[in-house]
Amino acid sequence: MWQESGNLTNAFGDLTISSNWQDSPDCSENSLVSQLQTTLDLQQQLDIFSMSAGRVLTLSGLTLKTALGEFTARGSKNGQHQHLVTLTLEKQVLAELCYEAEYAFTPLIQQQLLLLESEWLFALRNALVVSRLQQMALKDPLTLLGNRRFFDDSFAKAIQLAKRHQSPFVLLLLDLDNFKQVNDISGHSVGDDVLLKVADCMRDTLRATDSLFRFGGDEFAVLLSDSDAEHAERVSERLLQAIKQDAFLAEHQVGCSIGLARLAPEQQARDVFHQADEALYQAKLSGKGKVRHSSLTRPKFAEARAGALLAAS
Ligand SMILES: Nc1nc2c(ncn2[C@@H]2O[C@H](COP(=O)(O)OP(=O)(O)OP(=O)(O)O)[C@@H](O)[C@H]2O)c(=O)[nH]1
Repeated sequence: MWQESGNLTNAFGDLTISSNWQDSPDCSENSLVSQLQTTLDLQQQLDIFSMSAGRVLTLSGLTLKTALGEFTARGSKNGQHQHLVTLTLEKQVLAELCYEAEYAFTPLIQQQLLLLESEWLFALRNALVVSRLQQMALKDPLTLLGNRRFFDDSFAKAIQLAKRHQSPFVLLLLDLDNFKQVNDISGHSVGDDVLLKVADCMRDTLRATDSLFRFGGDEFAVLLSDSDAEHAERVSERLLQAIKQDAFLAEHQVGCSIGLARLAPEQQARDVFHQADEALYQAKLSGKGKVRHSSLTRPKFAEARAGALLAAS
């Protein structure tokens, strides 16, 4: 590993690590290099690195910005001074590191940090490769939403959490209406554009905390943690409207149907899924463009409405 050569760039410009650099890092058991090599998790590596950087100066915060997302060291807060570094290895930009402190980053401090950064480069590159592979395995390549595998995992965890905290949970399954005709009339690539547009509409409509997935084909799922059925119904109506009002989707006469199911006590993930699926089927049967609840999910006000209708008839 240490046979390779590395580059760091910072405010001073490029620092080329010398050919005998492989001899210089301290690889003893408790060294920074050894600690970083114990994990391929980016957050954990950042936390380990921030402990070492904290011995150079008292840090207020440390953030790592990568193409895979932003990570913040545990306990970080804003500082009066910032120091931004681009971490580069073999001419490849790996990440940006943003230090925050109450004290100025003097040239001496920057130089000391630079040496520490050099000890992180290879472990960081390995962690980035692994994270990228993990993301690829869990994402739908077209829309970049979570895929079915990621859904199964997240769904099971969300149900466990909801049960543990006795908090409400709703699963929402969405299937596009008349999507097949887009492929048939306008071609597969326009069909792909429609799927991308739907994914955008859903992202724009939902909260950042709502988990959003595409199963493949024209089926999507949303995990609404901490949501009761009434909230889920409002979210579903907003989704219907967002998709209905989009000009591109309207041009291709694409709408959507939605099935909802709430987690009830004693239920397992597969029960909730089957109920949402059944509700979706009912939404399709009732003429598409509709939201349907599983009978167990029906919120109180919908029950009251149904009761009032029955009484009036
Ligand atoms: N463009 C595109 N089409 C896909 C993709 N994956 C699946 N499909 C197509 O999606 C269509 C889904 O079929 P259906 O759900 O039966 O079509 P639909 O017209 O929406 O049917 P209803 O739900 O009854 O309205 C099929 O024609 C698949 O070939 C994809 O990644 N891109």
